[in-house]
Amino acid sequence: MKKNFILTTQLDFAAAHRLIGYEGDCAKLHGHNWKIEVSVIGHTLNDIGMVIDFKQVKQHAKDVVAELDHSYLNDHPHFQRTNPTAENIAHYLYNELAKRLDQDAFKMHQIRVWENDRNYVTYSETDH
Ligand SMILES: Nc1nc2c(c(=O)[nH]1)N=C([C@H](O)[C@H](O)COP(=O)(O)OP(=O)(O)OP(=O)(O)O)CN2
Ligand SMILES: [Zn+2]
Repeated sequence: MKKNFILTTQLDFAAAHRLIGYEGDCAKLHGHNWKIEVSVIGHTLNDIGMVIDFKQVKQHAKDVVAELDHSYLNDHPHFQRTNPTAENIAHYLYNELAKRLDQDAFKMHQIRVWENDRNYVTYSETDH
């Protein structure tokens, strides 16, 4: 039986955006306190019983999110060609974190991006 250990850490950032092509108020400049949940999966534990130190996951997430924090997302190079929806932000953050985190022993599993207390997007990838 394969063991799945899924570790999740949370962090926040503040950023403004406007949704291009949206019919409604979200086409206007507005901001959110975004909440991010980063989940990493591993199948084995190291000699001290961890998949990876939560602190390492958090540090990678902070490094990636630092580029977006207190910014206008539409000005970011990635979001000049991609609408900064919660879906596209989740996809972008997943890819950036996978580049930094994926190793033999663990890899990115899922990201969740909350726009507010009510609305969130969950993004993950499968190869089947
Ligand atoms: N699928 C998506 N739908 C919407 C997105 C998105 O990224 N993906 N984004 C928005 C806007 O960014 C908007 O800011 C959403 O916030 P808000 O209007 O506060 O959303 P609520 O529906 O929770 O607000 P109510 O006050 O309950 O209307 C819109 N849609
Ligand atoms: Zn918004």
